[in-house]
Amino acid sequence: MLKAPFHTSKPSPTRWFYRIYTLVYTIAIFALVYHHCCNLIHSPSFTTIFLLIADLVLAFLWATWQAFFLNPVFRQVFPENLAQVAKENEYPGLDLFICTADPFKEPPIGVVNTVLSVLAYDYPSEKLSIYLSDDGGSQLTLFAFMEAAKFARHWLPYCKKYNLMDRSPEVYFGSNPSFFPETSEIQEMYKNMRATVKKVIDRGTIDLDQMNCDRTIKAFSKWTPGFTRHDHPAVIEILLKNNVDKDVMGHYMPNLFYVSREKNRGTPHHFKAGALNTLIRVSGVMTNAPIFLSLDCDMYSNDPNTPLRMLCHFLDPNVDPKLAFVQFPQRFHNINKNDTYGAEHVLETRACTVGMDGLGGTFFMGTGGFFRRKVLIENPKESQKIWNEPIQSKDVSTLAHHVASCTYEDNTKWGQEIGFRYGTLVEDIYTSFRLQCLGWKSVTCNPTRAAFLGNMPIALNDILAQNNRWYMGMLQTGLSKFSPMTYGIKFMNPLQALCYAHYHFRAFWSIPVIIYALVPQFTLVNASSIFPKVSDPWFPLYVFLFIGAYAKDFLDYVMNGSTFKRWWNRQRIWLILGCSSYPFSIVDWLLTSLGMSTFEFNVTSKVSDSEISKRYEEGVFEFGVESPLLLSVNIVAVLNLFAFSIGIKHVLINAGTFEELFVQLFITGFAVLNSWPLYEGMILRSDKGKMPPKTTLKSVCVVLVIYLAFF
Ligand SMILES: O=c1ccn([C@@H]2O[C@H](COP(=O)(O)OP(=O)(O)O[C@H]3O[C@H](CO)[C@@H](O)[C@H](O)[C@H]3O)[C@@H](O)[C@H]2O)c(=O)[nH]1
Ligand SMILES: [Mn+2]
Repeated sequence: MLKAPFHTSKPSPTRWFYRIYTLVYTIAIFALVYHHCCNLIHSPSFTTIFLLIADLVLAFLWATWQAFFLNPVFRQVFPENLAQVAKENEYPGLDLFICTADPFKEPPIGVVNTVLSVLAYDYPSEKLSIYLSDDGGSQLTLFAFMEAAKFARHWLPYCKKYNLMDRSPEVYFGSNPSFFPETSEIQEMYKNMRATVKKVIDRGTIDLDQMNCDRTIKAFSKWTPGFTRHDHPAVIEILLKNNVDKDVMGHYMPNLFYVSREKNRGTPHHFKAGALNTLIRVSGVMTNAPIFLSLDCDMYSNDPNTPLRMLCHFLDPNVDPKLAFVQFPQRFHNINKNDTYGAEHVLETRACTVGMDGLGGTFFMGTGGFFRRKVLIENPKESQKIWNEPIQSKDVSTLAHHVASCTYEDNTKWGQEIGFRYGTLVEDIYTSFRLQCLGWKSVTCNPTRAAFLGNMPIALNDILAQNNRWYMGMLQTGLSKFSPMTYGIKFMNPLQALCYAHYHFRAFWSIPVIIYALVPQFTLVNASSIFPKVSDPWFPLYVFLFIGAYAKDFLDYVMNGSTFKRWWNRQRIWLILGCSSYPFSIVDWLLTSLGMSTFEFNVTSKVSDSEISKRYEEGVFEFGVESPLLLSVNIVAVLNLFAFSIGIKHVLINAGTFEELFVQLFITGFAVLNSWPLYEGMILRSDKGKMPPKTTLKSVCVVLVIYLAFF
C-alpha cells in the first residue's frame, strides 16, 4: 500500500450542470424538429427541406459534443512520491521517437532543439534513447544532428548543473537567461552550431572534403547519386552511444540514433504511421524500452520532469493493467494574444481530453503520448533485441536495417492489427480509437506548466490546409467499417464512441454552415420570410437555441481559462472552416473513395517569414496566397454583404417587413460581422498579406453571376 498516492482523480463538480443543460437543450431540439415537420407538412418547399437537414446535422454534432461534458475527470500527479516504489536506477527504459519529414518545411535547427530538449531530460541517461526518424531522407538533417551531438556534450551538463527548466537552447537563450560562469561560452557554441547548420542548409549540400572523420564520410557516402527522398536504402546511424560517449563532465550520455527508413516509389510508406512503426521495430532491436514517447519535430520539451509525471501512472502498483498510454495534450508556444485563428484548440485540448478521461480514456494526439510498447506489438515476449551484443555490432546493425526496409511489413499485420494503424491521414486518433476498442485505456496528464510546446501555422491558408487534411483523414475512418458510430459503439463505452464520432464527422458541420450561409440570404434578397416572425410563439425557441449554444460555448471557454476575444475568434474560424476546409475534406474523401485521387500528407510548414510573423502578432489575418480554400470563404463573405445590404434596403422601404425578416437579417448580419477581416483584406489593406485582388475579383464575379441567374 502506498503511503502517499502517485496520482489522484476526481470527477468534475460541473458535471451536473452539464447534464441538466443537455436534458433541457435536447427537449428544445425535439421541439424544433417538430416545428420543422409541421412546416414540411403544411408548406413543403426546398427551403424547408434544407433547413430541416441543416438542423438535423447540427443536432447530431451538438449531441456528440455533449458527450465530452457528461463525466469529466480531473487528474493530478505527485512525482515527489515516486521514491516510495522505485529508485532512479530502477526506472524503466524510455525510447523517445521524433519524426521529421522535410528539411525545408521543418528546418533541422528546430528539430535539433526538440531533440536537445528531451536528450536533457532529468532521467537516468543509461535508460534514455532518442530515435530521430527522417522521412525527408536528407543528409542535411543527418549533418545537423552530428553537430547537435557534439554540442550536447556541453549542453546536457550545463542544463543539469543549473537545473534549467528550458532545455531547448533556442528558447533558453531567447528568454534572457540568468547568467552563470559558463553561459556566454555555451551561448557562443550554440550560435556557432546554428550558423554551421544554417550554412549547410542554405548551400543545400554537404562538403565531404571538409570532413575529417572516416566514420562521418562513410555515413554520408550512402547518399549516392541515385538517392532521392522517395527512393533510397535505409540509413541508420548511431550518433551517441550510451556507455561509450561522455559529456564534458565525464557523465555518460543517452543514446541518439538517426533513422531514415528505406523508401521506394512502388511501396506505400504510410506517412507518419509508417515512420513510427519503423521506429518501434528499430528501437526494438536496439534498446527495446518498455515505454516510448511519440513526439512531433516541432514540439520541444518545456519541462524536464515530464517522464516522472508519466511514471506516476505507469509505476503505480495499482495501475490498470489495460493502461496503454498517457497523453500530455498539445499546447503551443506561438499563439498570438487573441489567437486569431483559434489554433489553440482550447476545448479540444482541455475540456475534451478530461471529458474523455471519464469515459475510458482520451485519444492520442500524435505527439506527447507515452505508450507501453507491448500495446503496439504482436508478441511482447518475443523481443527482437539481441541482448548479448552491443548496439554498434554488425549483427544488430544488419537486423535494424532489415526491419527498416520497405518490404519488411509485406504480409504482416503491421498497420492493420499491430503498430500505428494505416489507411488514414490521422493515424493518431485512429490508432487510439482501435486500441480503445480492444479494451485499452488512456489517461490525460495536463500539468500547469506545459510538458511540450508546439508550433501552429500563422497564415490562414496553412490553417485551412491543415484542417482539410485532418478532417479528410477523419472521414477516411469515420466512413469505414471502423466507424465510431457502428464499430465504436459496439466495442467501447458508447459515450466515448460519440466523442470519437464528433471528430470523425465534424466535416459535416459544413452542411448547416453552407445552408445557413446561402438559404436565408437568397430568400432575404427576395424579401420572402422563412423563419417565424418576432411575434410568433415559435420565435423564442429560436432565440433559446441560438443563445443556449453560443452562451454555453462561451462559458466553456472562460471556464477553461480563455478570454472573450479568443472565444470570438474561435467561433469565427468555425464558420470559416465550415465553408472551406470541411467541404473540401468531403470532396477529397469522395474523390479518393472513387479512386479519382490519392491522398497525401502535406507537412505543415514551420518556417516563418518575419513580415508574416509581425502581422500575426498584430492580430491581422494573413491571406496573401491565391487558393481555392480562401476563394470559397471569400465568395460567402461577399454574398452575405450583398444580401445584407439588399435586406436593409427592403426594411428601409417597408418597415413592416422587419419583423418577418428579422431572423434572416440577423443571420446575414452575423455572417457579415464575422467576415469583417475579409472585407478589410479586400478593400482596406495594402500589405502583402491582403486578399489577393484576383480572389476578390473572382468572388465578386461569382456573386454577380448567381444574382443574374437567380433573381
Ligand atoms: O510522411 C510523413 C509526414 C509527416 N511526418 C511527421 O508528422 C509530424 C506532424 O506533421 P505536421 O505537418 O506538423 O502536422 P500537424 O497537422 O501539425 O500534426 C497534427 O496532426 C497529425 C495528423 O494529421 C499528427 O500526426 C500530429 O501529431 C499532429 O500534431 C511531423 O513531425 C512530421 O515530420 C512524418 O514523419 N512523415
Ligand atoms: Mn505540427
